[in-house]
Amino acid sequence: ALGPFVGTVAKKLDHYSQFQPSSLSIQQYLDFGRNGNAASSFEFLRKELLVRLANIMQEISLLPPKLLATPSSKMVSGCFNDQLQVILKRHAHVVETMAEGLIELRESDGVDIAAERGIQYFLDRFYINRISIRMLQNQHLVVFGNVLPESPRHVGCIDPACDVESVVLDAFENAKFLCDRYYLTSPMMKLEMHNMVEKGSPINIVAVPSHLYHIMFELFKNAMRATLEFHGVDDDPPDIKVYVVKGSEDLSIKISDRGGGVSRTVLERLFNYMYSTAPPPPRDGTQAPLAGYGYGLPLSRLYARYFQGDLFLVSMEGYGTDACIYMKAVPVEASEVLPIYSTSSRRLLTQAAQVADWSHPIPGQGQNSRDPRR
Ligand SMILES: O=S(=O)(c1ccc(O)cc1O)N1Cc2ccccc2C1
Repeated sequence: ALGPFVGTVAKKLDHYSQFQPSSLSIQQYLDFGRNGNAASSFEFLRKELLVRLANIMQEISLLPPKLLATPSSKMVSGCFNDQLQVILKRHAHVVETMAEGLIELRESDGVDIAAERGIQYFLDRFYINRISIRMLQNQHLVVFGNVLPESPRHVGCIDPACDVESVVLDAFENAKFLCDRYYLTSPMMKLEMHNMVEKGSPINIVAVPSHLYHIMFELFKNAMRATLEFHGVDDDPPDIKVYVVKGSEDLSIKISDRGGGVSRTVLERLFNYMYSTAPPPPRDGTQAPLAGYGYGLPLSRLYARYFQGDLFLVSMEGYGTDACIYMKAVPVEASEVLPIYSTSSRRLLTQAAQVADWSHPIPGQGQNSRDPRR
């Protein structure tokens, strides 16, 4: 009975994966949210969601067979296959399910370097694709559905005048709450705001506050934990210094801690899904509250990259770490960065282990780096 059904899904997959995803700028989301209508939104969504899903689904089948064989990732691709049109609501736990898949794979028979690079390349694309699909879905539901926006000023989940300082303060206060509860103390924040475009005015940008909050909350948790574990909780811990600068093109935020830092080889692992996938700590309130699946940094970097921003860590082992976030200050330049299924992504995923092109791999550059841009 499933035969013809699976056949039609496979045909749908091939059909929709031939279209390139359409990248929208945050300005376009804003304009459409203000002047668009539900019918045209639905028309766009109905096709675009399928195009974005089909593009990444084609890549799932190219993953190392060992990963596809794990029960968890079969479930992910399984629920993709059976109901393309309605699976979105069921995907709330796909991050955790993929993490379980990686743990099963690592515990089963480990992964060779080529497979690990392929998985890194794929998961960055898989998760940014997921961020983009949930963005489309949320915009439609908040603007045209009955999901309430954060404030009357918001257009969907976008704040046309996002006050960066208030998001930074919110994230700091919430990270401080967790830190105080666990370490009974927390470092202070020294915050400097530099608006180099509208001198002396508050720093506002068109942004998705929940994305910026997610990033800042993660970085503050890391900085607080590093500071207290390096300096101990007895004497006064050094401040965490935060700089927010609005330039003509970039909105930059730097979080500087004196948490002892890490070496370049350790730093590279912080963004690696294979290394950083830790089994979820038992939520019994005993473990450090600042730990999660370990996906905080890779996912935070994807939220920064989603609208053409980025996230870098610069660490000085023995002293501390600077976390730098860049976002587009001009909304028409903040276009979605979307994975495109193509011969090059197919080649990058299925390519065998590369012949060495350096005598010693350079940490952080990734020998024969899968993504030429990184
Ligand atoms: O690697 S880090 O330098 C580090 C990484 C990211 C970041 O945002 C801030 C940081 O400081 N750092 C994280 C961490 C956690 C527990 C104990 C010691 C450390 C050191």
